[in-house]
Amino acid sequence: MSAKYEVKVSERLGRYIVAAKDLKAGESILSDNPFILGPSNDTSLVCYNCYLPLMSKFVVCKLCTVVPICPGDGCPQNLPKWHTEYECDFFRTLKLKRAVNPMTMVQNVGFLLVLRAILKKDVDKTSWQEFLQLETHLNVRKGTSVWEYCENTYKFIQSLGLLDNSEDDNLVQKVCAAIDVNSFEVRGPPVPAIGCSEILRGVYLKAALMAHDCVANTHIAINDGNVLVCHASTDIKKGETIYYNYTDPLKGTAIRQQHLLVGKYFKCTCKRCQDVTEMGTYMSSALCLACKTGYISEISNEKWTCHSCDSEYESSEIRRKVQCCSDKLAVINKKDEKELEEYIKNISLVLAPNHYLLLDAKQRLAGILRDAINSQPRPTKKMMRRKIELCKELLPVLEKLTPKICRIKAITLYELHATMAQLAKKLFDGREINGSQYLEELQNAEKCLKKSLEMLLIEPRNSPEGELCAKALEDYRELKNSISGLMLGYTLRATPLLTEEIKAQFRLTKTFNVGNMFLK
Ligand SMILES: C[S@@+](CC[C@H](N)C(=O)[O-])C[C@H]1O[C@@H](n2cnc3c(N)ncnc32)[C@H](O)[C@@H]1O
Repeated sequence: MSAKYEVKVSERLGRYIVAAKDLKAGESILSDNPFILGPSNDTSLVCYNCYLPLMSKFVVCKLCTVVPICPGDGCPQNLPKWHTEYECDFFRTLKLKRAVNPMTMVQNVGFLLVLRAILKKDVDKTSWQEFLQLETHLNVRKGTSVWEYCENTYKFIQSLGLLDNSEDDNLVQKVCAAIDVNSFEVRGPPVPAIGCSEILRGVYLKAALMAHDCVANTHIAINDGNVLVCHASTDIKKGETIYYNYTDPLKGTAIRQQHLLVGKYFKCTCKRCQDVTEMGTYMSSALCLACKTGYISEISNEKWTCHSCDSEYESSEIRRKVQCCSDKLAVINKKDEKELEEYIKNISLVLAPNHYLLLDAKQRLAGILRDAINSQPRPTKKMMRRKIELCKELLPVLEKLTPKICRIKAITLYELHATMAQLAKKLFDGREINGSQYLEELQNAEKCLKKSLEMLLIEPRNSPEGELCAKALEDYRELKNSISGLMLGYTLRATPLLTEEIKAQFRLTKTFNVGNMFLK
């Protein structure tokens, strides 16, 4: 297979990758194993071997008698193991030489990633050198609070005797910075029966070279084996830069830029950041009090202007209003349907309909309604209609901000289809719609599910999204069979479609000409 990308260098981006040939939406670009993977600074105690959270109990590794690992039957077999032989040897020697107390490791789980990176310097010299070449912005970090924080990491690493005198003074600072600037968020393994998992950080040496754009042209997934796979989310022409979005596309420009400035040390100047309307979504805009129909956006540090009637407003006044809406969202009970509805009603009088705070509240509300619809024996039509409405409001925004393939869009379309089909059945069973209306509704649901599947099919099978894809394929089979049944005058199709047949259909029609999880 010829190379899909090549590495370039520019003054603005540093190293970055471009397409080495024309790439089609849905085509895989690269797959990457983690150079290092581990807990974030604020992760609670996890097993050093499999990264499952250690709720209250743990044992120490029998060989080195230092690192905390899963008690009972030990780590589940299917999970990748991270407490390697060389690490175990290192700790065993350390224990003999310095009598290290296992509690030291328990208390310093946040330093594990740095420790594991430094341990690589003697066992995987090539990757270690590649890691050291990653952008660090060390000069900008010097003297800041993050530098101070990393001094503690330095003291800890030094106390373990991992650094010899010939070592660069700033090595630990460099490692911490390379991790901060280049790591991806990785979902840790879910706790059996509970489902929750820790958020880990992983450095992927190939994927780290991707530059950022707030409207990316890639789709990234990390499977249960921690392998990162990157696909083109839109068609990419030979020579075009391959971009990944380092931030949340559903946040407004000010928040995204702040995140990039503080965490990645650059000011984003992409098309979306330069457009006050944010690709026509008005995601950071408020309602104009003068004309009552237009939206106002921040055109300079001092002024907000209405796109419709040109009325002007003081920035400080509008920023205060937006902050007030944001503060309210922070304090309401986001698991309560009524509180969310009330919040949406109130801030809709102040903010543009697609403002990111409204979208946030609507996503949460859709999540509550999904859970209620799925758990109640007789969910109401009102609930279903509201969930459909919320999904339909979210989709056009996603279409503008994340063209073609996008995980949130796939999940939203899946949720939309499920409720459309459920509502149609309820109405048909209650004789509120006739057979042909029922058929039409199911066909509309099928269109949504098909679009969702076209995106879900690139998700790795061994990931939660891959599991959703398997479920969606099964739903698609059932839906197609119901539609055929209805078309044949409610007689069952003689040979119902099988899942394999459906998969084959998707392989043939997979054109991808349509477009961290939708429901919060
Ligand atoms: C994950 S690294 C990417 C690899 C890096 N360019 C290198 O040479 O190692 C992130 C860094 O790349 C640069 N970068 C990425 N996207 C950028 C963008 N859109 N504008 C400016 N700098 C960008 C910034 O220096 C940022 O901190």
